[in-house]
Amino acid sequence: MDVMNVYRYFRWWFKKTRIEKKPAFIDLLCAVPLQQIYGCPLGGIGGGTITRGWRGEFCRWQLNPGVYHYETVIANQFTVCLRCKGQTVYQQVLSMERPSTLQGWNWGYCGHYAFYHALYPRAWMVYELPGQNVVLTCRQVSPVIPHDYKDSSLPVGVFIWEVENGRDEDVEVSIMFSLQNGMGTKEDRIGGHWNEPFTFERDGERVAGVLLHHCTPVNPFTLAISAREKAGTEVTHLTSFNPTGLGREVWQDLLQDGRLDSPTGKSSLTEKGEVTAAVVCATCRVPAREHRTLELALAWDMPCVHFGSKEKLHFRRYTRFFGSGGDAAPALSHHALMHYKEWERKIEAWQNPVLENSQLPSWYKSALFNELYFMTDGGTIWMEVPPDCSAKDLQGPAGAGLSHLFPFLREYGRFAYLEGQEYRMYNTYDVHFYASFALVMLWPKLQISLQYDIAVTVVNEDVQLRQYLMGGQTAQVKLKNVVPHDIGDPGDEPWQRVNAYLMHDTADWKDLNLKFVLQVYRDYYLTHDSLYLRDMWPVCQAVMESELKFDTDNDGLIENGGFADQTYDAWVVHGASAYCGGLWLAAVCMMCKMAEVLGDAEIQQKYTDILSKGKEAFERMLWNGKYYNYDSSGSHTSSSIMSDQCAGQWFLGACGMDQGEFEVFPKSHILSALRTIFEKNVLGFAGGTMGAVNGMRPDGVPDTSSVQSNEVWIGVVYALAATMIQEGMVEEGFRTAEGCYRTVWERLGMAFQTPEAYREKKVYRSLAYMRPLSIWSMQLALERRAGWAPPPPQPSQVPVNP
Ligand SMILES: C[C@H](CCC(=O)O)[C@H]1CC[C@H]2[C@@H]3[C@H](O)C[C@@H]4C[C@H](O[C@@H]5O[C@H](CO)[C@@H](O)[C@H](O)[C@H]5O)CC[C@]4(C)[C@H]3CC[C@]12C
Repeated sequence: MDVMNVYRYFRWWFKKTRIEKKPAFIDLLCAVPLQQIYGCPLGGIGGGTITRGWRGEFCRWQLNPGVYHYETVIANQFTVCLRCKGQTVYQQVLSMERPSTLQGWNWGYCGHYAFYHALYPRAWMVYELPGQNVVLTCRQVSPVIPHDYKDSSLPVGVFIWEVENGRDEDVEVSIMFSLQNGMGTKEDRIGGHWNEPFTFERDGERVAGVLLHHCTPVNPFTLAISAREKAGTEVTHLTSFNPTGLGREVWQDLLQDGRLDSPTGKSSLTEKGEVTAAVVCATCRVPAREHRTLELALAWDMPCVHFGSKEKLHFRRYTRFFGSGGDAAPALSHHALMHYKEWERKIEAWQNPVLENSQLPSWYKSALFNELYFMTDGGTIWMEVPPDCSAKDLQGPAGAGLSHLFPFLREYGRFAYLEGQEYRMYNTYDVHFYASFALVMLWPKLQISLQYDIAVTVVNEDVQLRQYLMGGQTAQVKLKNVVPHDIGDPGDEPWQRVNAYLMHDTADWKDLNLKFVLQVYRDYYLTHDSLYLRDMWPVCQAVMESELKFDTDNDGLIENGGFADQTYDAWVVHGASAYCGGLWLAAVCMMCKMAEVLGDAEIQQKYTDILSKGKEAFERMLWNGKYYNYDSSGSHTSSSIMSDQCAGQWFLGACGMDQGEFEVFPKSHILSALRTIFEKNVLGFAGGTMGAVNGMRPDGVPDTSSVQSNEVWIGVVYALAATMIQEGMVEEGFRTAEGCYRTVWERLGMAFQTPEAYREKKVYRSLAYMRPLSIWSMQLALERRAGWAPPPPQPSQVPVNP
């Protein structure tokens, strides 16, 4: 370990956090403590998220874009009241907690009588009310619907309470939903917050509830709790109560008649130091041996947001449908309560083919859908292009010349998600490469929008100089014609200032440019969007030109630079390498294919020549008869077996470009490499129960030459499993991926916070990380095997070069 690197990081950290008093994009001194409590988050894409725990608590908040608060707000509860023959017989907070506040409430529900299931974007909580012969099931639904670009953006969640009355007498059931005004941060006490009751009626359907206006100087918002009024369901409320007191007034009010007082009028503004909360209650009669449903919702409206720099005001995607005036919470609540059935129908139509496939193991079904939580809970933002923004503004000072950028972004908005909740950089591109399968398969327009944003940054530059923390050299923030590492830090001004990552100068990274080219063709292959392909073509050529500089010996194969110059940013590579060399050849092959599709004969010839030279060099320098060596440096770890050595083949296979004229790597070599990885990195590591270690020595000992060679990266393992499935090693693929799922979701208790990495013992790194979304590439591989994947585009679909 180079002490200067460590020193530079700490010096930078001190200046940033202690002098400038800003958050560090990666805070190595304040890692988020592991809490094994999380369940399915609430909310659609890009409007903020509120995560509930599997015990029902409201415990992870991301309303300010990209900024997380890990705070269980104790006042946020569901409470049940049962009444028979005009008497309250049971009233209980549905929580196992016994907090020091709200002690006038009946806490301490026995967990033995509660069950939790999650299949993102839905979750079920079952409460068998002890001694009552009544079962409550709360189904939580968020609008996360593939190929939907409207409702999927809404900041809402719905709670559908199914009440089963097993008694021989009627029972009156009330579900009370209490919520604090705020996120449980110190801002809840700044004063000036207030609540008011509301009703909202449209098309003869009415919802009623309370609005909680949270009036912070930056990014103010309104929360809304509500329930649907319908025949036989009464909705009552309390506008405000003190969640830090005993809470007796709320408890007694409900206890009396199973309803709340429903005062009219607004609450007063909170004083400094004071916190306020509100309650809504839905009540219905459930006849003996029958069941009824109560429908409640939570919405939050933070339409316009500033990032940390406060330079620009951004409008969330949903403002396009619900306005940006800050008064949308009633309409959002109504929309959610009126549309959740339709959302569920769509969610079922999407999920059922997987769930009903008896050949797929249960763990895979859970992994596939539940890992998708990161699509919303990855600090995700989905913004409108501002109305006053011109086509020219969007292309950046250099003028990207992307003809469809403006109409596309206008139509679909701009999307970004963090590398991880602890690694606060948007759209970290070397990692998104893996996760992008989820985006392109489920919301392809968002993947294309993201790619347009990257393309703009490629042609633009940031000439400011800065010192990089690893290595210490000073260089420009962003060079022209290279893909950036990320599109910025939520603590600064994303899109405007890219490359928040200042560990290495990523202009010298070998994988970023290639990952752009690979995604462009993969996206075109899956979406058939020829306008996109045409727009991206010059950008692909530009980044490949930059990349060609890394072929220093002109053998058709790029060389790594002797530092950690790719996604494994602490694992040094010298000379030709299996990972970057493989990505390079795959990208060159895709350049040939794109040139063919676009009728660009000259470029096609250029890359065909490079490919034939490069293939030969790759085999000669790296193939050792069983697998591709880590690199060609001849160092003592050159012969390490890298689990990700077939990453190029992974992408080629996903695009149907792995055979015939497109065979880049000999089939027999790929199969042999995958078998070796399975034998050594999977079965030879932790008894085959933890996925694949990144680097294994041929003698069966993990490569400890770097911190990252000795780690398992969950997202890489899912990608490896997909590659195995593509190559017909289906059982091995599932066995490989299963190790990661069981380790993370079952053994380590890291549900809904899958980390980037873990080691065999004790160590994990970067909770709630982007890369594991790559599990969707397993699904693509399976769909292709089953013949469900979309057919490849026909060349005639693309207009030939004029
Ligand atoms: C300062 C230490 C010693 C350096 C030396 O030996 O000279 C560094 C050794 C290990 C580093 C940390 C480790 O690499 C993990 C983190 C990586 C992170 O960067 C992101 O991580 C992804 C890989 O997991 C990568 O694909 C993505 O592009 C990156 O944004 C940066 C922080 C690390 C904690 C890193 C910090 C420096 C070391 C401690």
